[in-house]
Amino acid sequence: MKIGVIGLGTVGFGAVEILTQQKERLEKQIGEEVIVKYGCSLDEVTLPEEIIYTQDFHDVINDEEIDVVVELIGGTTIAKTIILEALKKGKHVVTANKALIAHDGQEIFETASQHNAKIYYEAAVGGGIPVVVPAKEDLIANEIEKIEGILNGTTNFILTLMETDNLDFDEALTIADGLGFVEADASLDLDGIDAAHKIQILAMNAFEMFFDFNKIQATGIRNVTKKDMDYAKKLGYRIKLIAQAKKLDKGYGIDVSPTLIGIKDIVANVNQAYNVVEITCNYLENVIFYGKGAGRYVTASAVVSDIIKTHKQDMWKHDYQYEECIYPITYSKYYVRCDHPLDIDYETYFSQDKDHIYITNKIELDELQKQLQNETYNLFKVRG
Ligand SMILES: NC(=O)C1=CN([C@@H]2O[C@H](COP(=O)(O)OP(=O)(O)OC[C@H]3O[C@@H](n4cnc5c(N)ncnc54)[C@H](OP(=O)(O)O)[C@@H]3O)[C@@H](O)[C@H]2O)C=CC1
Ligand SMILES: N[C@@H](CC=O)C(=O)O
Repeated sequence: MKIGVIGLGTVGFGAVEILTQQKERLEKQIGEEVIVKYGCSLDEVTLPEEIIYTQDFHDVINDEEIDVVVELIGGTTIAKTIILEALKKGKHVVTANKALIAHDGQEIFETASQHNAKIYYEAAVGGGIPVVVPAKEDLIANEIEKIEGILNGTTNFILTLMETDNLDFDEALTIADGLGFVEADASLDLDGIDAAHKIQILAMNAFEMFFDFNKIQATGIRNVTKKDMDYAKKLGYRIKLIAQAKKLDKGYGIDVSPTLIGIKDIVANVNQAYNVVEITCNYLENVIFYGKGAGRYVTASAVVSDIIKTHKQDMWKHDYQYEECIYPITYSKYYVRCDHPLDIDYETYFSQDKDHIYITNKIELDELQKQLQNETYNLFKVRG
């Protein structure tokens, strides 16, 4: 497999790194070499020496050896040209470009099918969380009734920081930007447009329909103030930017808007740049997908999986090697209940009645047991 990566920013560079780091394992999976032949961006980037750097995407799409073009520049203009030209040459395409799929998906899928090429875009929704393929394929036995969730990491990150760290909107936005979440045009995030792109893509696959993106109403978070958050909290709610799509008696409801969610609801507790997608369907009822929705390796992980999928549709094989070395996982935090105070490294401690209760810092079990050797105690592992 020979790959050309066009766009070497946050996601593109991450994809090249993962392809380099995981080369051997990926090659074993598909039974052929995985070669990144080109990296393309406007400003020169230092790449492993075997990768050809170019500023001209034509070098990539005109090279007959290239069979997978990875578009990671974003936007709906040059990216569209690259994708359509690559597909017309019969090359498979992988992209994370939700704006383009939401606006021009239909034309792109038709072009792919006319030229017998594949187009994958799992990274376009939910960063690294597998959700597009599950909505399209894994739930195929079901009729999907509703999709609801937090689909924009930047705004969720901002809302979280405003609430928990008492930061104002601009301070939180600056931090998110530094972490590589924010779109080149930040208004896509802040005004709910990015979340609308993503819910449109999910709705398309879940309901097996194309939807005109321009008909989707999106309201962002610019009007959400700290005061609103505090009032919502007093009432037992948290404010989240919610994207939803559901079947109506006639047609479909699809929109994005800031929404109060009961504090005990799972969705209300999805914070930072995490995303969550809740799908309601007739047989499985409710299923929730949760994970990091933005960032370099998070997103590049889905891109690389898609690249491999272009060459390996059927992964359902079990040609594994036998591994004899299996160990218990003993480096952990531990809960310790004891009948008097201990001299151990702990994270949390309280005493009640005659019990002394500790949550230790991470430690090897045998080391902790040594420290407890003269004690009567009860001990459990603590996740985290
Ligand atoms: N960042 C994230 O967390 C996520 C991003 N995405 C999507 O992934 C895509 C890429 O995003 P991201 O990596 O953040 O974007 P960046 O802005 O970080 O990177 C864009 C890259 O494209 C290059 N580029 C721009 N124009 C051209 C051109 N004409 N020819 C060649 N290269 C060009 C830029 O080069 P130069 O820097 O030299 O100008 C840069 O390397 C977008 O569609 C985005 O929506 C999806 C999910 C998450
Ligand atoms: N800007 C987007 C990046 C991922 O899609 C976000 O914040 O979710």
